[in-house]
Amino acid sequence: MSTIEARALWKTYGQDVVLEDIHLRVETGEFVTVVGASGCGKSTFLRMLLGAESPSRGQLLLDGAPMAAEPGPDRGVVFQKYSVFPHLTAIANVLIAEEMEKAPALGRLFGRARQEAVARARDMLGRVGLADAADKYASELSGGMQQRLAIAQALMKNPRILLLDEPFGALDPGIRKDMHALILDLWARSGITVFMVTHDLKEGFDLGTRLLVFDKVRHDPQAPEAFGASITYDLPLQHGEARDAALAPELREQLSSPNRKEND
Ligand SMILES: Nc1ncnc2c1ncn2[C@@H]1O[C@H](COP(=O)(O)OP(=O)(O)OP(=O)(O)O)[C@@H](O)[C@H]1O
Repeated sequence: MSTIEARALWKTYGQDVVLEDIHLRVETGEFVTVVGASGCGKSTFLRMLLGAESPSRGQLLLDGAPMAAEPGPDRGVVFQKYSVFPHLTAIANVLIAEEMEKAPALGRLFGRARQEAVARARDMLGRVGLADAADKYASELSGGMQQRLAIAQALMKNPRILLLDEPFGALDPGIRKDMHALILDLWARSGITVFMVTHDLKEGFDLGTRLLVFDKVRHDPQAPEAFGASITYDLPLQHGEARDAALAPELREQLSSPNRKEND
């Protein structure tokens, strides 16, 4: 079991408090969905889990030890867009992380090491339904296929934690449904811990085993940057069960109001 723990975690940019006093404990294999109004700090939280941002105060722990302060193979990430290299083929996109790690000077593996890596990459492409697209350039793939590729890329290093930042936000509803089935299948088979930011409350309820709502508890209308968001709801969910229908409207209202920026 590995446990991710946030203890009194804060993130500030200058005077701007984005997140304040986050407390959280997540066990291996949980599928944590994260919702909250635009600009409340969901992506910032994910970037801290990735190691791309460091906490301003407090601690972020993995199995009781501080999480590595830079992205590493134990964490895979998929963004809404631009996760894949458009000018590389699908298989090259999946291979690239491994090649850069194992052959940093040349960025290319040779001989048996390459054969093994290619076999694993093909297997991974098969798992995300892209077996027939291995030799296509990423730029030739549809939006849904590119996100499948991004997921394959993120999973290639067998990460313990998968971070998804609005991965399906730009996809059509029908494609999103397919992607939901895919991600649930991959998650169920791998036992990986997933954190997924979404703007879609239904998606959060449908996919998560646990739903976190980020929101500001304190507000100063004269100084909106003075207070940050924290976790205001932490809901355990059961896949396939009726959702907290009574709570949903209240959450919906919360998500559409306090932190929303003028320009959103
Ligand atoms: N590198 C940075 N420097 C300064 N401010 C930043 C930086 N990154 C994020 N912020 C600010 O932190 C706040 C939270 O941003 P973040 O992207 O985490 O919100 P979010 O909840 O993911 O928003 P959205 O739902 O719109 O994607 C915003 O006010 C943003 O301007």
